Amino acid sequence: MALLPPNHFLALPRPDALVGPPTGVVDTTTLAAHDFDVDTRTGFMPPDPPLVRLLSQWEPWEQLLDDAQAYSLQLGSKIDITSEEKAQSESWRARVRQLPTLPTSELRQSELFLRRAHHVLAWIMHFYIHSLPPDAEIRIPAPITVPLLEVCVQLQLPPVITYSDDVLYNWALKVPSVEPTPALDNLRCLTLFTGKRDEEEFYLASARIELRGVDALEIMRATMDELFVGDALAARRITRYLHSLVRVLDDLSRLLLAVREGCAPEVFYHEIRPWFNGADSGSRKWTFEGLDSHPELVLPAELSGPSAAQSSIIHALDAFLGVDHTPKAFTSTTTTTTNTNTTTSSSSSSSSSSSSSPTPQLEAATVDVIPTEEGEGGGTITHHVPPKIPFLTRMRAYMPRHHRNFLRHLGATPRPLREAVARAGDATLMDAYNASLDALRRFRDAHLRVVALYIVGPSHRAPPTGKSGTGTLRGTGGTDLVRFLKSVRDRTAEAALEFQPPPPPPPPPPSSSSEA
Ligand code: HEM
Repeated sequence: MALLPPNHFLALPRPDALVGPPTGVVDTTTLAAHDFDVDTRTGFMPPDPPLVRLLSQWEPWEQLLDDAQAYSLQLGSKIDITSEEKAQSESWRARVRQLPTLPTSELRQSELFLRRAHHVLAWIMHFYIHSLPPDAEIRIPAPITVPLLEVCVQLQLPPVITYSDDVLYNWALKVPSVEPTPALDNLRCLTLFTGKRDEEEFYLASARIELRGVDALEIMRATMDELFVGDALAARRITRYLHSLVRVLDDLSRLLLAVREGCAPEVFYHEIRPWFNGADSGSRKWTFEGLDSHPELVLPAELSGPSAAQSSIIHALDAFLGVDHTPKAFTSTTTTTTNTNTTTSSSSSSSSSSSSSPTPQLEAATVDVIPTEEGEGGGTITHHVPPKIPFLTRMRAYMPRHHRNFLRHLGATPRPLREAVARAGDATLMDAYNASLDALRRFRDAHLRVVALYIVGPSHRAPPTGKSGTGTLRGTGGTDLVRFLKSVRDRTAEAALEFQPPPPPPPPPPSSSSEA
């Protein structure tokens, strides 16, 4: 740093979040935006607790979110919903429709404002949609869609709740602390659909995994430094780091299974999970009103609900260990989206994520845009078939853009660990590498147990709805759940390397004296 000229962007102090960077200066608001916004103490979580409220000009949004929680809005699909509960949510939704469409340009002063705005608006949108009666048309009012999509353009995120909204930027400290890293038991959530501890513990299980995962990020960094050196001492150090990684990964499995202590499976399945559904999880299309007058605001091809499959730490572990999740073959399907006055189309079959897109268009999604019907009055997402992009790649479009870039950078390293281990011919190093992979496989086994407990079990016990299709259980992101999760687990195990002993030394040349 001492060698950097004083006006180099890496030498600039962190801009004041409330003032923003001066015109023409690189935005380093996120402390390390230039460095993928990955913090050495908190990893993909921000180093400071997220903003809890926007400035007064956006107070009407904050107030509506407060009220949705204070009134305990209920799922519109709740079986025993009372008429009071229906009336309560209808009057709240009427207030959403009557909101003025607030300007968003001043939110651009700060990444922190934009994040909070995405959090508040996306949360209001899910409250709005999922509190509707189950047979009502889903038309999201313009005072939500227009500012939300404007914020999405800035953040390069889709207009839906993401893992960053419900985990990364949804926490505060229970008790103030000066520790550089929040203690795992000192976290609480800012926003909840149900107000229940079960829901809070569900998000906090992921938050704790992110924080414990910081040590894994440090191991990755140190290993990559040693791969650059590449000598015998480096191999010994990497061996040691990989054994440490096993301990971190086993802690992640423990933290994952600890979700059972605070979150009851039936509560999760019936009361919490339905709030997460994206446009691709239901049979009703989502219409975004008010886009007729905003042709610049483009809807993505599909909108999946939040999932920890959007957690960058797990993607980073795969990239670091060289686990390849590209399906051996995947079928060709089509997604359809419409957007008033918009005729954009993009396609890609690449499994790697694309660069930062200036629009909220999902990266690498295959989109067929059809003209909006006359009088439709908004963009419509009618996505019911999975697009041809692998699920885990699709999930990257839902991550904060700096983290997405970090994963691309990690995946493009010129010195991949797995290849270095395969080449080294060092049995001890290979054992350590395989042990790390096995620990990641154990994490995925633990995850399968959690999914069996929280989704498969309750779905079997649930009363039939009468509208079941094939009977295939689908994930939040529309995946064929168990088959998909098992295949991801198996691909992790398949990355293991087999030690090939070096060929035996050539036999000594025959001695002439033996020829008698
Ligand atoms: C009660 C707790 C949990 C449940 C019920 C659950 C459920 C699911 C489901 C349904 C999927 C399928 C993908 C989708 O459609 O969304 C999934 C994928 C995934 N989940 Fe979870 N999850 C839980 C906790 C966690 C936690 C705490 C993490 C780690 C931060 C995590 C990480 C992942 C990952 C990385 C995937 C993608 C598949 C993989 O890479 O193995 N999950 N989860």
